[in-house]
Amino acid sequence: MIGAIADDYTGGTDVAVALRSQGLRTLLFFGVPPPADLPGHDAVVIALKTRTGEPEQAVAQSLAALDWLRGNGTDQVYFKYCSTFDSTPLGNIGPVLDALADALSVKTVAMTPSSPHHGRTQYQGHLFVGGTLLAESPMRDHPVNPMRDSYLPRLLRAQTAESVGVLPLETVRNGLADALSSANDRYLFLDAVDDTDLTVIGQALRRAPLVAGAAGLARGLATARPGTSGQLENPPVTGPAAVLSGSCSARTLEQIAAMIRVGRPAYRLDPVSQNDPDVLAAQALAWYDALPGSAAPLIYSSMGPVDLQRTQEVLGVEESAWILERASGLVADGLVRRGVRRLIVAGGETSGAVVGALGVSGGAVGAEVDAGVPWIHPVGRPDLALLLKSGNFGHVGLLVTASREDG
Ligand SMILES: Nc1ncnc2c1ncn2[C@@H]1O[C@H](COP(=O)(O)OP(=O)(O)O)[C@@H](O)[C@H]1O
Ligand SMILES: O=C(O)[C@@H](O)C(=O)COP(=O)(O)O
Repeated sequence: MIGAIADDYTGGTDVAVALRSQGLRTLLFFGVPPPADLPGHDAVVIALKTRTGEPEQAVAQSLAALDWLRGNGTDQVYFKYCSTFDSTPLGNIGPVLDALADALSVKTVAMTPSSPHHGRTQYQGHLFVGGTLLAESPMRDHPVNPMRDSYLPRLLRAQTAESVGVLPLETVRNGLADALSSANDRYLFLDAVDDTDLTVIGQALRRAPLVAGAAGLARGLATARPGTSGQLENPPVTGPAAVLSGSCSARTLEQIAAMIRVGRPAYRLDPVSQNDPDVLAAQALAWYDALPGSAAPLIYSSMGPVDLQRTQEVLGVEESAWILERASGLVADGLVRRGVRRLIVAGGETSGAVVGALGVSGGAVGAEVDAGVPWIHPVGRPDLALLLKSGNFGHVGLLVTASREDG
C-alpha cells in the first residue's frame, strides 16, 4: 500500500486524486487518524498542515503520520510537497525529509516536483512553471513562501545538511536503474518533463521505501502498482454554495475577477481595518445574512502583490496570515451552520484553517472539477461537499462554475 504524507490540505487532495486516477482506492485523512476499521483501500493520504510554521512541529507531525502508516500496512511512503517546492530556507521540506529518511533508514531518497498535469517540469535540476523558471513565475510573490530561486538542489541545501544531487534528463531516460543503484547523495532530484518520464521513474522506484515529490510522481508510482481495482463512489451533493478565498496566487486572482465580472456578491476581508479575526468573521457573516439573492457569494482576502506587501508591512507576514486564517475558519463554520452545502475554498493554508474549523477528519475523493481539484466528501457528513482549490490550480472560470446551482 502507498501511504502519502502531504504537507498541506490541497496538496493532500491533489495527491489523492492522482493516486485514484490510476485506479487505486484512496482514503484521505486530514491530520493523523485515530485507530479505525478502514474500508478496502490501496492507498492512504494523510494531509497535514506542515508546510509553514515551526520545523520541529512539522517533523513531529510527519513522524506521527509515518508511524500510523507503518502500523497500517504501508510498504511505500510518499512525502508529497508542493509542485512549486513551496518552502523557506528554514524548511519544512528538508527537516521533514531528514526525519522520514532517518526513521526508515533510507540511504537515498529520489524525488521530483515535476507534475506535467499542472505544467510543472524539472530540467537540469531547475523547476519550471508553465515553461517559466519558478523564480520568474508569480510564485516569486507568494505571501508566505516567496520562491526566488529555481535551482532545486540549492533550495533544498538551504534546508538540510545532507548532500543533494541531480539526475539529468539524459540519465533518467538512458540508465536510470544504474544511476539509482550507484547514487551516493542522500537526496536526488530526477529530471522529468513529461508523464512518460514519471512513469519510467515510478517503475524504477516501485520498491523504494521512501519517495518524495508532487502529484506527478505519485501518479508515476501508482502506475507501477499491479492489481488495482474499483473506486469508492459518492453521489454529488446539492444545495447552497459559497466561495471562500485566502489565496493570493495569480490564478486565484483571475478566478476571483471572473466571479466579480459575472456579478456574484463579493465581500472582502480586510485585516488592516479590523485585526480581530472574530469580529472580521462576524462582519462577513452579517453581510452574508443580509444578502437578498441566491447566487453563490464570494468572501475573500486575496489581493495582488502590491496591496499584499502594504498589508504585511502594517501587520507583519505571520500576524496577517494568522488573522485571516482564523477568520476564514470562523466564516466557513458560520456558512455551513447557515446551510451552505458546497463550500469552495481557495488556498492551501486557508483550506487547512477551514477544514480544522469544520472539524473534518477526512473524506472520500469525489469528482475532479479540474486537474488536481476534486470534490471532497467529508466522513460522516453526506450533506456537505468541500472543494479545496490549490492557489495556482484550475481554469479561470472554475470558481464560477463550481459554485453554480448545477455546479
Ligand atoms: N490580504 C492578505 N494579507 C496578508 N496575508 C494574506 C492575505 N490574504 C491571504 N493571506 C494569507 O496568505 C496565505 C495564502 O496561502 P494559501 O491559503 O496557501 O494560498 P495559496 O494556495 O495560493 O498558496 C494564507 O496564510 C493567508 O491567510
Ligand atoms: O503540488 C501542488 O502544486 C499542489 O498540490 C499544492 O500543494 C498547492 O499548494 P497551495 O498552492 O498552497 O494550495
